[in-house]
Amino acid sequence: MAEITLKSLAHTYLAEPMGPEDYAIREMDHVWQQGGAYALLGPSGCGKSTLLNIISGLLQPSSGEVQFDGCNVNALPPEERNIAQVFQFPVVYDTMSVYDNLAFPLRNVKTPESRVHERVMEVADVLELTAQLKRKARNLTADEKQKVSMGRGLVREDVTAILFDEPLTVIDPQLKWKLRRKLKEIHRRFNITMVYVTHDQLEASTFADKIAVMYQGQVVQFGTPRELFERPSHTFVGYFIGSPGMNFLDVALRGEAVLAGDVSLPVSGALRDAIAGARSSNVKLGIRPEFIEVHADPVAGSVMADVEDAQDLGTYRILSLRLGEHVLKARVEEGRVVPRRTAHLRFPDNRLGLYVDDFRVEIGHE
Ligand SMILES: Nc1ncnc2c1ncn2[C@@H]1O[C@H](COP(=O)(O)OP(=O)(O)OP(=O)(O)O)[C@@H](O)[C@H]1O
Repeated sequence: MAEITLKSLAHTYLAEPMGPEDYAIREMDHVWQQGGAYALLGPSGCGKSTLLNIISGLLQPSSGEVQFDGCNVNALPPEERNIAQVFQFPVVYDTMSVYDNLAFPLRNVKTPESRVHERVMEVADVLELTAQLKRKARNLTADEKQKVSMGRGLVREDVTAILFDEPLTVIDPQLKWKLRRKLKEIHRRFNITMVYVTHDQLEASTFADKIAVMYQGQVVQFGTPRELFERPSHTFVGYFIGSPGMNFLDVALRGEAVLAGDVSLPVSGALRDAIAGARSSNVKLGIRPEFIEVHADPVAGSVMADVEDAQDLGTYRILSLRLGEHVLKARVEEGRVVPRRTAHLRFPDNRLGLYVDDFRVEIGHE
């Protein structure tokens, strides 16, 4: 069993850090619960591998603690942490057979050969490697090798968590889908905590029950794929999740009016009050392209925009709409009228998010 707790954890690669921007991991608290299927999602350089290496013990954090089931494991070397790590590139012994590769971690800790056999056969069965057991690892395809890498982690009976660092990078696109499903199956069968690192939102949401979105060394949101989509708690999450990402309008209050540039937006009193209470000039309204209502004629509470472009994507279109100084994206499903030049947009209150200094402020209008 392993619940992994990160307590006031921070890491810098610099000897003399000057400020938060010098930290690959900015101080964070986080819990991965026992048995969860998690993804760690974020762009290149946000700190994903650093975090994984700290959990597995390959790297010592500059400050803070890694705890397994409440016990501080900072002083434990990787081999004593009961954690397996699967990297981008398969780690296999080319000259050994698949069987011996899978058996290696067990033989290493002097497991009786009868038990080794049982475990290797069980894991080979799950990974669909039974037919390859006698082959030399060097003759395998990239995806088969990666399956052997995963198998070497899974075969160990003491493993309570597996960390995957972009494990499908070298896999053909057609096979990625299959391997991801396999990982889910393994997760269900073995009751192991799994943390899957990726920069691909689709990969994250098909694997994980909960996703931690990382940005500039911080976890800016930890939630289900649906929560990340419907209520991004940071502008980065809004922008990074979804295709296209969330629209953001810089807004300011002038008298009673909420202005986006020189366009007055018809918003609820609750939202206007929340904007008035913001203690920053960095105030944005966010709305997903899916939630903007696009009408050909004016409706109550609509604003006028120019249609700049309409991209046909088969079952829907993505419109580019100019609203003063902003260009918004809106998704219009097949069969709905697509205005040619001028559109009338409505932003449903419960779909508008308020962001002050990039963090979402709850308004309570639902
Ligand atoms: N060994 C190192 N020495 C110095 N700086 C490093 C080292 N490893 C990573 N960094 C820096 O730390 C930050 C986080 O890097 P990290 O590799 O953890 O990010 P990542 O999200 O895993 O990116 P990628 O997806 O590209 O691997 C980056 O600014 C990176 O340049």
